[in-house]
Amino acid sequence: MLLHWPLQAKGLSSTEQKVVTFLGPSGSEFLGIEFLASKLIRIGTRGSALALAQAHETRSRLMAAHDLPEEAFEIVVIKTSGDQIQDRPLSEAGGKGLFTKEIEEAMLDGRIDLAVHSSKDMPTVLPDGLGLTAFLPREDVRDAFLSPKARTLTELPHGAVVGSSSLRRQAMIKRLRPDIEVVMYRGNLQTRLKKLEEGQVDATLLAYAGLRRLGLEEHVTSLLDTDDFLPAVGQGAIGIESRLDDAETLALLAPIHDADTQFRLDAERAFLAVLDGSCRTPIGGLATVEGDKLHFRGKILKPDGSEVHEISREGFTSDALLIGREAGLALKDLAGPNFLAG
Ligand SMILES: NCc1[nH]cc(CCC(=O)O)c1CC(=O)O
Repeated sequence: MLLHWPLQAKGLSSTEQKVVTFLGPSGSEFLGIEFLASKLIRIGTRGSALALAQAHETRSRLMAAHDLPEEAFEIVVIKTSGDQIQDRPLSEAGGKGLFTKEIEEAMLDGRIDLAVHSSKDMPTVLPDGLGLTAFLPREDVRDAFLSPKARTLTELPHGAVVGSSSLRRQAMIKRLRPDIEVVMYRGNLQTRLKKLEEGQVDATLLAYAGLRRLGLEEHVTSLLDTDDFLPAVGQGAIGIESRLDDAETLALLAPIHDADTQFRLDAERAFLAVLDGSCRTPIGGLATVEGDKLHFRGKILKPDGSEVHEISREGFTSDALLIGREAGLALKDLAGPNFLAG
């Protein structure tokens, strides 16, 4: 039985818990600890339009799952160092942790209860005491091609200029089209679309998931096939981070968690963790799930696309972490000792 918000708030302390049956996303029932929301649930997020859209989606799912009103939540916008660096690629400025550090500090200080992230931007190692404790059902993982000049990447004129600051996209573009010039391209999604419109570049590649979450899919010219364009690890998956010892928040998140997305992310992040030594290496990795089977594909490239190594592995979803890790080790072997170093 689930109580409703104003009743719950009356006379119940936030530490009171009760075992109840939750209705899962596919109609499955499972036992959990009912979240007795007598305090505000504080959701930490970055302030970009995409980050806010993801925080709002998370809040909506929590409201629906627990029959809570919007007022039960506070969205706490946190500026991260990554948001302040606009002049150079993030891989040079210090990598992925730049988008999470200040948010994680807020969580460890108890200023927020959970944080909503693009899994793609999350480091593989999180601070002690914190974890990615829930994943929303994953969006379309593909990269989108956007251009007023051509329908697809292959149809772009010789010597065209493509804007992208992602090492992976740069290398994959050069692999397919060595004649194309790839230029640095940062800023939020709206800024990038404006630069494209103004003709500063002939085309750009962006995650389809992000464009969809912002309702900007009408700008998409075509979608890239995952065979050529293996997505980044975690692309399209919203991950929720919380304190591992915060049972109340874990119970709150349980009914909005998607198990298949977790399996896929477990494999992909385990793969990345093995190869992560250098964040200067273009890496793609994608796991898919069918029933209790998981299929994983991984790829590393030289930044100029001149060399590529690929791996694929299959197994049971319950072995997701092992499959990803094993694929990473095997790919490292394939590429040889000098590949990741230089
Ligand atoms: N690196 C920025 C970033 N982080 C997550 C997304 C898109 C949303 C997602 O992959 O979940 C984007 C933009 C992009 O790559 O186009």
